[in-house]
Amino acid sequence: MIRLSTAQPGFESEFRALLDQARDTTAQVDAAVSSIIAEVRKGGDAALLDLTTRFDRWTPEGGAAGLRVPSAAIDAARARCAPELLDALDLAATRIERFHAAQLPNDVELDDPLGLTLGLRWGAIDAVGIYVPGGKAAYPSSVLMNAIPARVAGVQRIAMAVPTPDGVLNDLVLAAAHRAGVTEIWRVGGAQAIAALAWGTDNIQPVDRVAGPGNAYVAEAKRQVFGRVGIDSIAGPSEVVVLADASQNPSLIAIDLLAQAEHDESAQSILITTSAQMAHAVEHAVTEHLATLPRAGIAGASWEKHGAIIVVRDWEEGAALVDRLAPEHLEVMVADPQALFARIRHAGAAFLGTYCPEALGDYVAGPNHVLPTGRTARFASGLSVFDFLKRTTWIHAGKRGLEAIGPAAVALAEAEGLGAHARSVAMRLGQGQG
Ligand SMILES: NC(=O)c1ccc[n+]([C@@H]2O[C@H](COP(=O)([O-])OP(=O)(O)OC[C@H]3O[C@@H](n4cnc5c(N)ncnc54)[C@H](O)[C@@H]3O)[C@@H](O)[C@H]2O)c1
Ligand SMILES: N[C@H](CO)Cc1c[nH]c[nH+]1
Ligand SMILES: [Zn+2]
Repeated sequence: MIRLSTAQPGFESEFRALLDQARDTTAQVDAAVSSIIAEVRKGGDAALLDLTTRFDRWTPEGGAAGLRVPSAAIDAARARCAPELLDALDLAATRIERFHAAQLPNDVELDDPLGLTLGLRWGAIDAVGIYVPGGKAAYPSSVLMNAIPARVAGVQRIAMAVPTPDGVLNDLVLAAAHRAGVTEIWRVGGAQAIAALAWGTDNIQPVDRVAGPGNAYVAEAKRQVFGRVGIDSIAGPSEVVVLADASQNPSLIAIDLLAQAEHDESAQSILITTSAQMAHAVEHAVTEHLATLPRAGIAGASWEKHGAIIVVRDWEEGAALVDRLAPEHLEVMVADPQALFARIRHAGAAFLGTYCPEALGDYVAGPNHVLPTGRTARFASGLSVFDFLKRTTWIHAGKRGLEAIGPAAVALAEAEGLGAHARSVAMRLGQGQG
């Protein structure tokens, strides 16, 4: 964990080092991922089986067809889930559905005074692959966050990939897939899952877009298959920045920092505070919590390697640092959170006020928890229905419209030296078709 203060000389270079911390991808991860993708492209299902044995330590009986979860297994898994858990899942799903349905955009149709009609039509992507992480923990919540926006957008085929380390399938993951409308489930993880969804194998039909969060290997694989398929954002190892003033409870801040740290040794948790006293108290509270947390090994390693506490002179400085970090999650725990949030432009998702821990958003609030990491919130957004929709624009021109704007098109086409372009308009003008 590093301790910084904007009042200290040398702050800028230490802060830049923090910004450049290579958590999402390294040359080693890049190389491992490109070799895995090449293996899957060449070897298809056989390579998937090999890689699953190597990384997830199990091999399905009956070959690659055994990677697909049969519907009977989904029904049996749901029957084993505790009713209170299914109720919690249903509450989360209903809230996520409502928030994402509210995002559905309208088509555009514009009658132009020159006699043309111009339009923009939204349509769903045919087939999407959703990645649900599962290496160090199972994520039923990520099933809902991925699949519900796809279903709300109208996607017909939702192929889910999830690793099942040591051959263990999580019942609640399957129940969530059923609730969310996933149409097929494949027990593959990591870069090999992303490669299979993008390129296809004998058993797995390729999809048009791959979405979802995962570790550094998954994030890098999405980066590498982009172009072959669409991707959502780079949603890699989790991050949080907490802004807290002196009035807050340090123990709450500490547990919120550790709530991200416990996802992955590569996660990053940063406190920015105007109070040096608060900085000390939070550091102490982190140690206290770590003594009793079940995933203290992962959380402690992440805090040690990537944690930071930064003391700022005022919130103007604090807001500027947040914009440079562009964190996945931002918690604003100050007297007037809305006012401070209004001064910040770059964050994947914001959680405002003492009573709004980030974990509410992870599970049940409604907005998506699949969010851009590694400073990509400067230009990317969290998963939404827009990731599963695409736009087609259309133009309808009649004779009057063609006559009004056609001559300008002819002039511009001639200026570009594109004779067929110019003639295709000029002939219609001359013949008066339309
Ligand atoms: N940004 C978001 O929206 C978001 C949401 C949820 C979770 N997350 C992140 O998802 C991640 C989940 O990570 P996880 O590891 O638990 O599960 P995961 O499913 O992402 O990764 C597991 C897979 O990683 C691959 N792998 C592991 N070690 C490898 C190696 N040395 N070489 C090649 N491949 C290897 C294996 O194929 C394995 O199946 C965490 O980083 C968490 O922070 C992010
Ligand atoms: N915080 C994670 C996104 O970075 C999402 C998640 C799922 N379950 C718990 N948390
Ligand atoms: Zn989380």
